[in-house]
Amino acid sequence: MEEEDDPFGMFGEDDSSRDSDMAENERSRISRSMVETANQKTRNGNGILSTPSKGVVSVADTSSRSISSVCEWSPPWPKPVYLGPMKLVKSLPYGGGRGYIAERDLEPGTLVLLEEPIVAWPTEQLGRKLTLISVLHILRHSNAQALIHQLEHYHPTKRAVDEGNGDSDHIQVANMMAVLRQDNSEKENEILEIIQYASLKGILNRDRSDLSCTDVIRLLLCLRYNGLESGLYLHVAMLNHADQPNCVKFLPTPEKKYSEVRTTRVIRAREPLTISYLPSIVSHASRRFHLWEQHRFDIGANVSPQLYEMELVGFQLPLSSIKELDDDAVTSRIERTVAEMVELYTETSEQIKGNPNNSELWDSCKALEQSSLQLCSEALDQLQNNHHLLLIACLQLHLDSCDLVQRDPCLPSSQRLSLLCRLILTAHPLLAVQERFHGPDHFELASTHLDLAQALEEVLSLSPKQLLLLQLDGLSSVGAYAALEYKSRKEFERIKSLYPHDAEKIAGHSQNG
Ligand SMILES: C[S@@+](CC[C@H](N)C(=O)[O-])C[C@H]1O[C@@H](n2cnc3c(N)ncnc32)[C@H](O)[C@@H]1O
Repeated sequence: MEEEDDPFGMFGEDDSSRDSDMAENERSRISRSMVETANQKTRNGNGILSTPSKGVVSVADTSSRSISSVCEWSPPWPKPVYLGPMKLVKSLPYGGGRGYIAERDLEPGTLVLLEEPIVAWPTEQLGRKLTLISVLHILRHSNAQALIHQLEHYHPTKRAVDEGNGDSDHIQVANMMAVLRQDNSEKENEILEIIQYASLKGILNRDRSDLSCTDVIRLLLCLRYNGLESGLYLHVAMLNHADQPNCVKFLPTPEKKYSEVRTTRVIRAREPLTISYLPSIVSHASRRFHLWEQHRFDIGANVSPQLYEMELVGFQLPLSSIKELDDDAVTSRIERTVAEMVELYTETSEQIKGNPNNSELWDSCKALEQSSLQLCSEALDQLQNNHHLLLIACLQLHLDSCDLVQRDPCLPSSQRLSLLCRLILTAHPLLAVQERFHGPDHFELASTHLDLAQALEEVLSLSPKQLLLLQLDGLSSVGAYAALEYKSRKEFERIKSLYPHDAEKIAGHSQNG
């Protein structure tokens, strides 16, 4: 549900002409075996798809339409570090009605929220599932009493739990409470200890009653619906999910204790502001299953017209269900392979940071680059759709691997040149799918534009004729590639200027004033 900060991290390293010591054979052996593993994973299964089931209605139409009736809601919470041009309403057609809408037309990159978590999770909690221990973290907080009162307004509110006896409005809450009760049925002692701890600290509900077992389970449910990786937020937790969100949330950093939310598209006045609750771009079937699992809302069997073409496998929309995810579906296999390879990429790039002269590590990077390239072509083959949104993940992985390999100080210049050509062949289609999915102003396009421009610049200066062999989209002259380089660099600069690093300044102003 959260994004990394610093979207404009960039690199630049000198070329080096020293030949690598590693025998070519060994490199291609590693590469072949990684490629084979990637292929196996995407190939298995018959890939037979069926049409969506009829009669399932989407409950979450989060398409970017301005809402007509606005009923404002003022939460009884302290103001965040900065609250931009948006307001809370309780008249949305989804998400229990509550959420933020734009107060006026907003440009992409507009800062809308700076907020410190009300509870920042301790290190041992980071990256872990939020459990009963997390409830205890809240109770241990120096401001625990106020927090418990504030959390009563979270989804689901205390009232929704206490009075919701399964009526149609609260059936989802009642079901989820039953699931959590069942999941924690063997943890009665832990729950009792939490209740005793609260009582010892004199922590009461707003109606001055002692916390009960139901309250502990409700708090757990609040965490499940509202808790983020880095902590608990009041205002951020009011942002609803959209499959193609118009905002992004950046994680706090050691220097910057608050989380930052910015728009990523042009947003019209009264349009709901949304983020994605999922950590990466996945297929409709995965989104539907995971959003139901975690948040108990169903995005339905249908896909928005904007996303429809990006979800087709061949000419069909794959089946989806809230109950299960088909592990053998083409999309699931590609998602699994990407996830495993991204993990490998992250590990390898971390190791390289500590051992920049280790030639074996560089060889693993080269193998990863080859296997991710192979994954792109396998995915394209299997998805039979060169606009499919999963190509974003595959192409991005290949681009990142190229970026990594480029940093090898011993990369021979001939290898560097072919690497740059492969990078260009990946960055170009990646920009097309990214733009289709995110719109033209999303910060993620900026780094792709920069990668493309830098690679084109280098090949133009080293061996411009190489570019003519690429046969990119009808680009038939060196001049045309030079024009593409110029356009990409300009786009990088344009998008970068939309996202200024001004949060600290704005935070300073709003705290002083
Ligand atoms: C972090 S809260 C968002 C704020 C919520 N609207 C509220 O009033 O507290 C997350 C919950 O909002 C609801 N929600 C968010 N986005 C939704 C969407 N697109 N469709 C349906 N429900 C949504 C789900 O119940 C989810 O568990």
